[in-house]
Amino acid sequence: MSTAVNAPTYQNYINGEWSASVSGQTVSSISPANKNEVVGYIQLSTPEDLDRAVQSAKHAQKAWRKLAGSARGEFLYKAANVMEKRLNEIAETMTREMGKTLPEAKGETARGIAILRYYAGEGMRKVGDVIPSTDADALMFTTRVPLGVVGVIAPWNFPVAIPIWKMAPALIYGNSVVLKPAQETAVTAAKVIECFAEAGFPAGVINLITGKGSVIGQGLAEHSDVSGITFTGSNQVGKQVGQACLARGAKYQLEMGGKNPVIVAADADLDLAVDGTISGGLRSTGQKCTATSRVIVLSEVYDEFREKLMAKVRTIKVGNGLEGDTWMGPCANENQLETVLSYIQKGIEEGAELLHGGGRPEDPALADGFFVTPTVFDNVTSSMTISKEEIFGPVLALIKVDTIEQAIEAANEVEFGLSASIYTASISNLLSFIQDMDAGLVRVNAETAGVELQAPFGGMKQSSSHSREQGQAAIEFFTAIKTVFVKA
Ligand SMILES: NC(=O)C1=CN([C@@H]2O[C@H](COP(=O)(O)OP(=O)(O)OC[C@H]3O[C@@H](n4cnc5c(N)ncnc54)[C@H](OP(=O)(O)O)[C@@H]3O)[C@@H](O)[C@H]2O)C=CC1
Ligand SMILES: O=C(O)CCC(=O)C(=O)O
Repeated sequence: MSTAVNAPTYQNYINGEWSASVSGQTVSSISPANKNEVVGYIQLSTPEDLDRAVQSAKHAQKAWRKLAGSARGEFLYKAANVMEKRLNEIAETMTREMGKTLPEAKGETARGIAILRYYAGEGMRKVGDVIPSTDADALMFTTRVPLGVVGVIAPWNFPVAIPIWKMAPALIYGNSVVLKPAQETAVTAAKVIECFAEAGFPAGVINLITGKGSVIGQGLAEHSDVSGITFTGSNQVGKQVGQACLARGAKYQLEMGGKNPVIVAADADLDLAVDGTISGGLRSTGQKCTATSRVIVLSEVYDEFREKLMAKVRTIKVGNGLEGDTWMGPCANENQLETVLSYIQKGIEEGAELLHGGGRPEDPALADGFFVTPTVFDNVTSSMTISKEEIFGPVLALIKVDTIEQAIEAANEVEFGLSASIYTASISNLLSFIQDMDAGLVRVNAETAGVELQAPFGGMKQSSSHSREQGQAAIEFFTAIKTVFVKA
């Protein structure tokens, strides 16, 4: 039965005001745990709405960039404080709208707050260097200027953290922002923007516009008054966005897929490796670009590792993320569920041995949600589709190798290079791994997922446009360097 009757409608936030789209149309955002539950209605915006958002951002940026960094930081601190008061409500909305469990959603919301505070402090840190000139009477130094209007195109898998780790640095360095969230999580995004609105940001500095990616996302990438686009999502769309920006000389930053390996060495603490594999691969239903997907295990410990892994995977409780005993929620949308099921089918067809899961749960109470069981494949080889393409679901592929060299070679044998981890007690193994693994994030005795907000984040190969987000690295994208030469 539909529970749409009382679901609220959320508006765009443009020039400091909440307003409906000129289209007069809305679309529903539903719960992946029960497709009959509408979490809210969002605006189906038009290019005209988008242009209004961009023009308001362009106008507001002129005064915003003139504020002292510390003054801009004060607004971010205020937004963090408002969000902290609303943490439970925002996290619950995230769980209802996207499916991850409530503790995960609370953790992510807390992370969003911490990111805001981190970048608030950035407003008081150095932005340039003094460089000795060859002219003894001159002073030469660098400073940084904002890009102008920044378009943020965000995915649904981290509906709070990703928009914030893009918006907070954009704002602190003096840019204004137009946020286009994924449609699946636009209600959560509206609640985040409510916090910014309550913090009293000047009108137009931050704008929210919801609608189709092909209209609003593409429109942002092509808009001549948008100076930079920061995007996280699929490789296909990311490349389209990059090309649109390149064609008109705008700056762009793309964070895309991963096919992240964990290597389990013969001397690994197997219990730790099992926990890291399960957490890295199956938390958030495997829907992280940093999720563990390939588990490359040395032959000496393969059987023992597999046994320990299976003992724990069998205990995983799939269900509605709002329920206390649920360990794993649903896929975030129907497309994602279909994608995961089709990769599982391919795995079976290509000869991998299905050890666990592989379909939808039998519990009739879960029939209206996009649930899938945690899935483990044995005897996977590097040439199989499930060990090459991003699945973005709770599917682990076990691959057996005989040496650490073979393990690293197999780990590198994909188009992606976002995150990778190794479990080992050997210094020589971990040094080889750190040196030879082609990934932007290499982690030792820790799972592939879980990035720290103060450290650079991004991938190699097809995983990103080669820039880095978060930490102090963010300044490289959200500002341009100006070299100043002064002679009396
Ligand atoms: N790196 C990561 O963290 C993520 C990776 N993915 C990968 O992508 C796959 C597909 O997920 P999906 O949600 O379809 O990802 P998309 O790349 O389609 O979506 C990401 C964002 O881009 C927007 N968008 C869609 N089309 C365009 C366009 N033509 N121009 C500009 N923006 C656009 C989307 O809007 P809208 O909501 O309207 O579609 C959304 O805001 C997943 O299975 C996974 O493999 C997905 C999400 C995150
Ligand atoms: O692992 C994380 O915490 C971040 C993952 C991420 O950035 C993503 O999935 O897009």
